[in-house]
Amino acid sequence: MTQSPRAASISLQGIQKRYPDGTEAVRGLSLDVRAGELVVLIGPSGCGKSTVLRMINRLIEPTAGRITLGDEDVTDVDPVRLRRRIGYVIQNVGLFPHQTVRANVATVPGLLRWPKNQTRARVDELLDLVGLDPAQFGGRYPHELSGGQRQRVGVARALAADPVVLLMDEPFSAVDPIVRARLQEEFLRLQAEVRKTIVLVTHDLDEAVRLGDRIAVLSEGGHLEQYDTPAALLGAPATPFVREFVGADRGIRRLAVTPLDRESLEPVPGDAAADLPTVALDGSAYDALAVLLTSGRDQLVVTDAGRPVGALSRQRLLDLGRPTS
Ligand SMILES: Nc1ncnc2c1ncn2[C@@H]1O[C@H](COP(=O)(O)OP(=O)(O)OP(=O)(O)O)[C@@H](O)[C@H]1O
Repeated sequence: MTQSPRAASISLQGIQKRYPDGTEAVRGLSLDVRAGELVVLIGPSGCGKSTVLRMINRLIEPTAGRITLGDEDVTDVDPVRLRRRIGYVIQNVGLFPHQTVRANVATVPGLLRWPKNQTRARVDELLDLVGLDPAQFGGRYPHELSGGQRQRVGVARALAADPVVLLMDEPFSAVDPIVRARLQEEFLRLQAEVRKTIVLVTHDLDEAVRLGDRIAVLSEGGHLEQYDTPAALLGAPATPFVREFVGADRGIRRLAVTPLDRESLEPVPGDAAADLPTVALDGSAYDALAVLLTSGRDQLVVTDAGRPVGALSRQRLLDLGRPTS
């Protein structure tokens, strides 16, 4: 996968935010996000997630600390210009109701005075990319779309001017769980293509685990409890706060992010193999458990391109999900 040169790293260094009424929303957070990485901020309500996100595009000015995008200190950049380089997607999308889908997606290219034909081509490309046929949807108004379609338009609009960073605040929480799961899946495919640096805020641990390259768990005051990959977070919570936050079912969640690598497999049992249920090697330990539960068997065969490459017993699978601390 090639990394887009149009993605910038983000570095937060000791950022603080005290609101005028004295509320200390963020007391000193340092966090680095690599270019092209998708980082999820998660934590209880009021811990400062949205405040952190909005400090990155300077919708909120930090009281102290430094934020850099690539080599550039964001406080040195005019905030309006800065926001044109940073896509921002929020829960209820905020599409302009009296503008068509095309006009909505073209907002930032319009501000940047791109030539009309370049904008038009870019808008159609983006609508395609988010799974909306430009011919069918381009001329519609937001109220003529479903919630999931509006969300896709919001993502297309945020990506329109090829931003170096995408900030997303609860982007999928306004739609029902089924649409949400589909949007998440599509979004991962989209990210594999565009490889933007993304900071996404959510309340939903499953969403964090599914989407995040790394997850930052915050507690009150924007205190960073742990910053790790989903598997490491679920496997070894660093603090009692994180342990409680990820919950007793973290073993099950961990299975979903545990690949079936060849080293963890057992030998294929000679004669019995033909009889056993199978799961593909590119699935997760969670998929394997689902196959075992559905089939009622104690063992399954793992296949690669249809060929058996190993086996997994129920016990072995349970061991894969067992946290290490
Ligand atoms: N404009 C403001 N003035 C004063 N306090 C504020 C302001 N905006 C947010 N806060 C407070 O700052 C803290 C952090 O708020 P923030 O919205 O960043 O949290 P959050 O983690 O995003 O919450 P949620 O998950 O509920 O959206 C909260 O205590 C909130 O009440």
